[in-house]
Amino acid sequence: MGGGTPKQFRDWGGVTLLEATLRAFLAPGMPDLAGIALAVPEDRLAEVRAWRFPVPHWAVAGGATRQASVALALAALPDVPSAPVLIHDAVRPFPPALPVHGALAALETWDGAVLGEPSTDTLKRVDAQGLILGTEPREGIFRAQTPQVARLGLWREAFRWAEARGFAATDDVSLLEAMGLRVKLVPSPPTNLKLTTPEDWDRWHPGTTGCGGSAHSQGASNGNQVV
Ligand SMILES: C[C@](O)(CO)[C@H](O)COP(=O)(O)O
Repeated sequence: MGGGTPKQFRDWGGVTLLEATLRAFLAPGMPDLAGIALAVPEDRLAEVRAWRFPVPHWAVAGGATRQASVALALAALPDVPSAPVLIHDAVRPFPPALPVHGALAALETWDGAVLGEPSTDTLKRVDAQGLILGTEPREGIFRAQTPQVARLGLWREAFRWAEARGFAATDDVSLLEAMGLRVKLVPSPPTNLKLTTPEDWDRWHPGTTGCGGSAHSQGASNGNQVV
């Protein structure tokens, strides 16, 4: 997104994007949250701690990586090992209610769950020069989204497990997968997008006429992480 204010602290319809994402999780139809832990840049801690939500929130300074930030946020939560915890990207402001409920329900059967959208593109594997090495079958291929869900005790064990082995991943359920646990993929719409580039921002900002407004008003949700 270039320099300047980190994107999760830029204006998103009158509040920061991070607050907008949190409000989307607190909207009617979403699961009841008991509390929220936020990993944010250290110089934003005071501001974030002053925010008011209908549920308690705890803000911690993030770490050097996504994985370190999530581990720090998990450590800030009250110690209830059986509590389901949703780990979410601050820059996915359109979390879809039904898949989120589905992911929580999946914990009755599986160790973890993750929202994801089926890949509709043909997938090419390339070498360092960009030359195609092969075409991957797209059947059964999903693009992982957030939230990613497991019980607090298991999340903490997985992050300790990964740290002890130097195992690094780009999402959270990868840790559960690496431990040999069973993670359910819950289909989710592409509107649960991650605002990554300036083009994403321009297209989906609430002030934008067109598709952006539509996904926003349907309530359909990095830098920092929310758990
Ligand atoms: C967790 C995630 O959103 C799944 O697609 C993604 O891996 C986050 O990547 P980022 O580089 O931390 O934004």
